[in-house]
Amino acid sequence: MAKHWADFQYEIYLNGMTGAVPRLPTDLSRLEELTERRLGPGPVGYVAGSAGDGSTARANRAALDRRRIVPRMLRDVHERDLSVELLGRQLPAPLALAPVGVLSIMHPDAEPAAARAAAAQGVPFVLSSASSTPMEQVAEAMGDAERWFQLYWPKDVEVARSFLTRAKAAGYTALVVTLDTPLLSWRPRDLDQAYLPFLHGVGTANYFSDPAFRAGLAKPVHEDPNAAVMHFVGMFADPAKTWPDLAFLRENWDGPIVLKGVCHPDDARLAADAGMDGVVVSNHGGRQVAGAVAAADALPGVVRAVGDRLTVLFDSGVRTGDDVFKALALGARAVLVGRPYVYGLGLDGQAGVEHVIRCLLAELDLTLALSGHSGPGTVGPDDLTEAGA
Ligand SMILES: Cc1cc2nc3c(=O)[nH]c(=O)nc-3n(C[C@H](O)[C@H](O)[C@H](O)COP(=O)(O)O)c2cc1C
Ligand SMILES: O=C(O)C(=O)c1ccccc1
Repeated sequence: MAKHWADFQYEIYLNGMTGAVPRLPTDLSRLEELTERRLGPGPVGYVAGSAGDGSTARANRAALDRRRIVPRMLRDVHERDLSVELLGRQLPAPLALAPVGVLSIMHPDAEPAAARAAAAQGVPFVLSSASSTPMEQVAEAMGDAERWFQLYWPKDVEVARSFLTRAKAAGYTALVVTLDTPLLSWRPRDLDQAYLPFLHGVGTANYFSDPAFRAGLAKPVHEDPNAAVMHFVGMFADPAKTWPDLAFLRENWDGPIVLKGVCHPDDARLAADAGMDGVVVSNHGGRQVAGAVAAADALPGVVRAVGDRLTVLFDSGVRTGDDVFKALALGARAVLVGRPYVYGLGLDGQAGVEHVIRCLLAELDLTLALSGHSGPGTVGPDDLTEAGA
């Protein structure tokens, strides 16, 4: 029996009978402001901030807002099923939690709390290479849930090999390789506040616990933490990499590989030619290239180029259930959500992340039903129009 995500809406209605309001708002766009009040401008500036003047983050929102759903009527939507098949697995809904580094700046329970919340809802949690908790410990928190590992492809090949070996041993099945961060971008909000958490060693847990990483240090981490941080900064990514290098990953990872940060159709074709399994159309939530194409505007071109060869996922700007619907209509098989769950974590730990997932999926379920669909499979370009068109 498929789970009816809208049950959450009814739970909240029932709470209404007792006057018990939900602990967090159900309009997730309010979470950023609440988190800033709770945690102060440093951490929230880091999470909310983006590249340059923020134009790409704004474009991400505008491209989703501009597209409008055209609901269809009288289509028997009383039984609904949000599940999708993705990379050879059945998922209960077309949603995953995006990889986000340094989660301990939001909440001491950090990645294990987010992973438990995702597992409780059956949604994959993509663990960042730059997590504040070692991958083995997060894997334990995930229980039987789907484990995906995001790779920042380290410059040092032995560290790269070691990460892949550790991730496989810890039960991660899919590898999400982020291509859009060979360098960190110009981020005025962080620069002006002098708030760069990894310079204080946050987000280095996978590195500092790694034997190959430690072998490259002159002194143990605890004897010279600054040198360890600088070693991390110098090797966490490699701007010299090119497409033929992907052969290394294909040879050293036997599960699905998804390339994250693909916006150009030709790059999507190169990904398919390199034997990859999927791409995430993403501009890193507007955090890398200012003035870049909105992710939702890049999505249809990538779907046209490789939709029949690769699993096309989407992120950057998703805030509501109707945003998820729009991404599906533009051809994504599933979406990743970033900042909203991070605020949920900051405000209420595991429960806050669960709240965000349940709100998004309840709203998606209702949007599907009210637009004439019983599941994600039938949603397509005909369900959208452009504002003013
Ligand atoms: C604070 C923060 C840290 C992030 N860290 C990573 C990371 O470690 N690895 C990665 O691939 N993407 C990272 N991202 C990008 C997200 O995976 C995702 O692409 C983005 O947040 C999606 O946009 P949204 O926040 O608008 O949903 C980070 C994003 C944020 C906001
Ligand atoms: O801030 C980011 O967007 C990001 O991807 C990152 C990179 C290195 C460490 C932590 C997060």
